[in-house]
Amino acid sequence: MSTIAVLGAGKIGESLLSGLINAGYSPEDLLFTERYQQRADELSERYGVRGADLPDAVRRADVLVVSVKPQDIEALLDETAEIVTPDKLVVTLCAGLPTSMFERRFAAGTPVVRVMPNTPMLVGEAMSAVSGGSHATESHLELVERMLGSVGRVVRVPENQQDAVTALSGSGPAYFFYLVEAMIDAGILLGLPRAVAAELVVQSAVGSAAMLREGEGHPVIMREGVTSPAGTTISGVRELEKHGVRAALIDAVEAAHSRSVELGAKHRQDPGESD
Ligand SMILES: NC(=O)C1=CN([C@@H]2O[C@H](COP(=O)(O)OP(=O)(O)OC[C@H]3O[C@@H](n4cnc5c(N)ncnc54)[C@H](O)[C@@H]3O)[C@@H](O)[C@H]2O)C=CC1
Ligand SMILES: O=C(O)[C@@H]1CCC=N1
Repeated sequence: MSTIAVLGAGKIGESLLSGLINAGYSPEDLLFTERYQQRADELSERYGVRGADLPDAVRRADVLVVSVKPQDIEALLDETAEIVTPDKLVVTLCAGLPTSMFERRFAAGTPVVRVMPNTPMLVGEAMSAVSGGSHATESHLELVERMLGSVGRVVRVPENQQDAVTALSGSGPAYFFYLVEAMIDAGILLGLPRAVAAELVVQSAVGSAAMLREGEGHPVIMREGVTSPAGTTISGVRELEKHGVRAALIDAVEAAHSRSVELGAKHRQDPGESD
């Protein structure tokens, strides 16, 4: 079993630690680094995983999972560039950042795999997409796919699709949560107690997700199944269309894509460098 170090144990780093432990990984095989001591103590207590300083984590782990904000990457690279050796596997979860940026900063030949996961990893339901950098072999990719496969589903994509993945499934849970929030508000407006409204909406979301996953049909067919002639649903659908909700969602995902591209832009050697 490889030892995995999560470098930067914030929201997604914690989701990974928690997901791996739930999937049967031993806390002994996991490490994390965290710049805030209070946060580190909290995580050690919650999961029984050891916190370490960066040099120690890099020395002890086989797999280094980089999960700091893109804005904090330079400081992390400054601290690790000299100590990461090509026998380590670097896995980056950072939105926008190309594998080429890590390859330039680490020792020649260091394998890098770029991953875009999402927070449902916390409950074993992540959607992750993986792409290998230029020194990542098939066995590196398989190792990462096994790791992420234990906390959800995994697809392999060319790296130049990662900004689109980031916009769709990386950020996607936020859009579902937003929708749920808005529907609960609608229940409140109609006079339902908050707890009842929440239960109605959340279970409807879970049930719809299960139908989408298990059903053979297209979402349009499933929506038609709810939409009776002269019934209630079509009155609601007409409002969604009037308010341009479909276009708003497309615009939202497109804006998230642009931001992912922008986050990576300054880390490309020249503006034309592709992922
Ligand atoms: N939150 C999400 O849903 C997703 C986030 N990501 C990516 O994961 C990365 C982290 O995002 P979040 O977890 O949301 O951010 P976050 O801010 O919750 O976590 C980052 C953590 O890294 C720590 N940190 C920063 N610099 C450090 C250093 N030099 N050494 C040790 N610890 C350090 C911070 O204290 C913080 O706890 C980002 O690059 C983001 O693009 C990817 C997929 C989904
Ligand atoms: O909002 C963000 O930048 C990160 C990346 C994908 C989800 N959260």
